[in-house]
Amino acid sequence: MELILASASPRRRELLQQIGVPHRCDPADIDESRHEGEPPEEYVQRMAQEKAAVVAARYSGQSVVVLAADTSVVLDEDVLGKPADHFDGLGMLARLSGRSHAVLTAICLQRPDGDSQTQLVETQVTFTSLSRELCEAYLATDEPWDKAGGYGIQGLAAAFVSSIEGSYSNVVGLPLAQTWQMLSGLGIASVLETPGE
Ligand SMILES: Cc1cn([C@H]2C[C@H](O)[C@@H](COP(=O)(O)OP(=O)(O)OP(=O)(O)O)O2)c(=O)[nH]c1=O
Repeated sequence: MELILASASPRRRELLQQIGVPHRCDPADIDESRHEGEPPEEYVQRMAQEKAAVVAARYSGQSVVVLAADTSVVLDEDVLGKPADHFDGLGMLARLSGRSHAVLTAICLQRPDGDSQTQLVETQVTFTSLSRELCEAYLATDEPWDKAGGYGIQGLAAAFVSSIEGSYSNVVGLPLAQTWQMLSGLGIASVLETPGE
């Protein structure tokens, strides 16, 4: 059974490669707006499910599994997505400075015949205090723009992270232990195992 990664994120591709799971990429393009009053946990799960469903519909009748994910930074019940512009990015970094926030990633596995399963994984990340100058310097790099919360823990922003509780790969966009467990349950093999064993 072939695995389709419904993602345009280079991080998700690299993370899946890291654990030796063969896959093909077929990105989903969906409306990512949040419903009025929608709790962050429900929002990220709905996003992952919608990405998976859109791509699964392209493979009707085929023996594939579609994997989709959505990552959001959550602070005071607000969802911080990708910064829209410099001002937005500056506001996000100022809010994250000196505090802990949650990074939520939902993963969804969908078969074209309709079966699907979703899992939500949470990681707590604590930032050191960031000066205005530091935020400006970071925003002058190309790192913040395609990332939830306007930072990348795998890049320069690692310097801002004083502690993390939970899965690191979850922050980068795909919680690997949980993903691997779900894939194994469906018989999708990595280089670490052979189907049927
Ligand atoms: C917090 C954080 C997020 N991110 C990234 C992971 C996700 O790619 C992105 C959140 O946006 P998503 O909407 O989850 O994903 P995406 O638009 O990049 O890709 P696709 O929907 O096609 O799968 O932020 C990091 O790379 N590092 C970090 O430290």
